[in-house]
Amino acid sequence: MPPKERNIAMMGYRSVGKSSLSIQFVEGQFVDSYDPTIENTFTKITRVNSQDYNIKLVDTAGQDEYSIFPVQYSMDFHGYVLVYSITSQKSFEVIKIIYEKLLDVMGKKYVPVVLVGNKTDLHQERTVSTEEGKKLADSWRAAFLETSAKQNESVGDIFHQLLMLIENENGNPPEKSSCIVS
Ligand SMILES: Nc1nc2c(ncn2[C@@H]2O[C@H](COP(=O)(O)OP(=O)(O)OP(=O)(O)O)[C@@H](O)[C@H]2O)c(=O)[nH]1
Repeated sequence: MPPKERNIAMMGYRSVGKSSLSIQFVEGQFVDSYDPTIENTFTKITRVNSQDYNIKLVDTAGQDEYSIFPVQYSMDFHGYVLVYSITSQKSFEVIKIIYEKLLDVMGKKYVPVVLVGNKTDLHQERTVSTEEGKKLADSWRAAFLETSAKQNESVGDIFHQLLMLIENENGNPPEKSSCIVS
């Protein structure tokens, strides 16, 4: 089967780890320095259930509650990774606003989304509970994961789950067996 092209955008408040998750997924490394992103595009080929996907991953600039949703991210994207930090209640509030704006701009009631609570390695600084994250994702019919870009925990799963949600949206429920992400 020919590879499928999938365009994915990473969105969320500043400093939640969007770039770190992208770099961990694409390059398999964690960079500890903080360099605010304007916009970065990564590409990666990944295989899930014997299907190759050419992923174009767009790492967007951090947004806050006042940002106007950048309209360029509402077109030609198949799915979204919405990231907050489990150490920042503010980032959790902002992700709700970003999600509302996303649906509004797209004029849709449903968009394939994985909600990600990042920085689980900083568990002593946690201010957003797993239950809160899960509840929010359920209300969106989104997938939910807690991750650590630093420890490479559940990072590949983000993209695996999003690719499956996109397949479902396209009317192709995937086979449950042989789930391999590389
Ligand atoms: N401990 C820990 N630190 C992390 C993790 N992910 C990111 N960081 C750190 O958090 C800071 C911000 O990470 P970035 O990946 O640049 O965050 P971003 O969301 O892309 O930030 P903007 O470009 O401002 O939107 C950096 O210092 C990272 O090293 C994580 O899982 N654990």
